[in-house]
Amino acid sequence: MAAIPYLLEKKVAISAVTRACYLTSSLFASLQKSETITKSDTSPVTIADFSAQAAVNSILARVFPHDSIIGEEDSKDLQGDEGKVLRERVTELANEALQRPIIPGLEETPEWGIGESVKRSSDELLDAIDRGTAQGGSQGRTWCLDPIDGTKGFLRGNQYAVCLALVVDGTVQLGVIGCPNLSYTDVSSADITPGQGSIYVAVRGQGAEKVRYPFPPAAASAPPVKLSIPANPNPPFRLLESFEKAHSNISFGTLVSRSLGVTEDNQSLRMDSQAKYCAVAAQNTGGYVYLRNPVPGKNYIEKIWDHAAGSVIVEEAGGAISDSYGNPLNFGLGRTLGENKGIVASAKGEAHAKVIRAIAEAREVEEKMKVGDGDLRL
Ligand SMILES: Nc1ncnc2c1ncn2[C@@H]1O[C@H](COP(=O)(O)O)[C@@H](OP(=O)(O)O)[C@H]1O
Ligand SMILES: [Mg+2]
Ligand SMILES: [Mg+2]
Ligand SMILES: [Mg+2]
Repeated sequence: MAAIPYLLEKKVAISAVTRACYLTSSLFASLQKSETITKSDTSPVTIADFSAQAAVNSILARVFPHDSIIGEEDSKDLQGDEGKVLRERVTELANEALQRPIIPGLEETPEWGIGESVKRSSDELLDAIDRGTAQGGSQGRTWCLDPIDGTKGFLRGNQYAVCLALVVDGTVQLGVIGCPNLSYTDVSSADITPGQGSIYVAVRGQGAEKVRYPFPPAAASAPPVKLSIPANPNPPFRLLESFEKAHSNISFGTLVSRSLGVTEDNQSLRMDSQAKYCAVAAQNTGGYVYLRNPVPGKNYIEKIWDHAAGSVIVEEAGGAISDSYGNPLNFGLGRTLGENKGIVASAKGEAHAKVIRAIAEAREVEEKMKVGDGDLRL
């Protein structure tokens, strides 16, 4: 019998993401102010982000030593005397995540560098974090990690996600997203449901599925649920946008919503992180659309770790993803989606085409409505 493609990669990715989810979700309540720092681009990073990247990269480096890794974080802020306090905390937390006993139902093995007897030094863990500095490109195998996507959501106690993908020769082949706060049964709200999260998994050509997080005792006997976005030629559209106003353009989203005929009771769902991709994949209406930064002139260049895992999960659930002009996303350019402008993830076919047309219409309306400094009269 032919081997199932990416089976080992899938198991290892689920294990690594699950361990990072246990780390981040249990740390949240005790996180101190001094354990969050501000990066040079003014965005926050916490000891949870560093520890999760250290733990995930340690596992990947052990099982797939020849693969490269693109990870969001680096160890700069953990080096030297200044970084000593945070470094020691990160060492403790990453070791705890790696040392967690074998999780029933996940087919883990101690050969992956996990289990009670593992103990890594600070130097080893900082090296593991810095394995994430690969430049990527259109050739070879590159893991792509966002140890906490939606760090601002994590700090608010809202949605966040641990996101891991495998990109092979520029194509995303595997994606795993852990959403400790996203309801397993209902993705129509960003409200958190403590203790009832979800993990989403997709392998290209093999479909997308979700499992409960944390794993119930009977996990081994509870099969994953396959995801399939309903085909609906005329769905009740609803946009999913960033919770953070600085990460999206709410007034442009309003124009797109109007063009799609969105009604009062179907207003945008504002949610942090790649949990939005999971909601698109798990929706039951066919009308959920993740819309991100489609506005010309806004110069933010998307990072591949913010979209790689989510893209394959949506596609394998039967959806479509493109930039805001309908062009395919290019994950083979390096650490960014430098050629693409904005992102649309939705049901495929006519629904996706309608959104791309609505964005084009919204651009025309915006041009006509522009006043002074670019504000819109809505
Ligand atoms: N000005 C900006 N515009 C768009 N995205 C931004 C941004 N500043 C930061 N981001 C990205 O938005 C991600 C969060 O997405 P969302 O807004 O959907 O929750 C952040 O991921 P991290 O939290 O991993 O840093 C970061 O990469
Ligand atoms: Mg960040
Ligand atoms: Mg991110
Ligand atoms: Mg992040």
